[in-house]
Amino acid sequence: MTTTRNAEAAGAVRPVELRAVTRRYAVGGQTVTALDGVTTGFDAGTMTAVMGPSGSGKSTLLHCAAGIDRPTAGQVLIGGTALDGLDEHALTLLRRERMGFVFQAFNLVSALTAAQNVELPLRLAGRGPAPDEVSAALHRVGLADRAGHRPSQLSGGQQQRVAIARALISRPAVLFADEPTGALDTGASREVLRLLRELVDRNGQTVVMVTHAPAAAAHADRVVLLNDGRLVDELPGGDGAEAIARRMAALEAAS
Ligand SMILES: Nc1ncnc2c1ncn2[C@@H]1O[C@H](COP(=O)(O)OP(=O)(O)OP(=O)(O)O)[C@@H](O)[C@H]1O
Repeated sequence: MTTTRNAEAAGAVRPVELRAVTRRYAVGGQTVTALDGVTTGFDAGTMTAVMGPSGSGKSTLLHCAAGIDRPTAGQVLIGGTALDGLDEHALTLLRRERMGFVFQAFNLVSALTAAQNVELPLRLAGRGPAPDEVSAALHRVGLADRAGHRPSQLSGGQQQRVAIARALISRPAVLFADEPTGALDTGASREVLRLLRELVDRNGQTVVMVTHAPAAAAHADRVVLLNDGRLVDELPGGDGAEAIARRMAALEAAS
């Protein structure tokens, strides 16, 4: 695993690679093609936003890239390891060790404190946290003083930051975020996006984020656009929210 991480750090192996990934679902005798031959990759130490109209395949792409869902055809590689060669147990281990997840609804355990939520992945992996590991993780997301608070005692933005600390505790190669600001107001969204950006810029974290919001996508290095399960366009996040919104509007008008 260390060799893989070193290779990734040197840029030799992309943390995530999709090769002609297709995902079809059979529903009531009909087939829905959610992803249609998507080939792309996400470079180490970059933030990518995945956008597209509703039903264009964004969540399916994220789930296939993260090994939560299996492609019907094509291949996903995480740090050079092809997921289709792994059985469920190996896939679970790889997900646990190499990937972090953040969801729109935070998904914190309500009966546990912030600190207990953050250390949960380590406990599930059968090890306790090293001294200061949890407090360092909470410090990194600006919540060192909220370790003993339960989710109900935290704002939405704070809960999402706890979720980010929890996702990072196992030092994942990739952080996947599915609408991480979808349930937050503008101010809290901005804080969470600034934090994600900081993790990329300071720690070299790789982030892949699905979002509907051009203002969120503008924090990314790269915005990839999906339509009908296909990768149809991409632009730099640096082009700004307005340019991204215009491109999205054109896509929606055409579809
Ligand atoms: N488990 C499933 N079973 C059947 N069809 C599915 C399943 N998951 C997704 N789909 C279909 O695949 C297509 C893509 O869905 P997906 O959720 O990936 O889109 P999305 O771009 O994330 O949409 P939204 O922005 O509305 O969340 C849709 O037509 C959807 O109905």
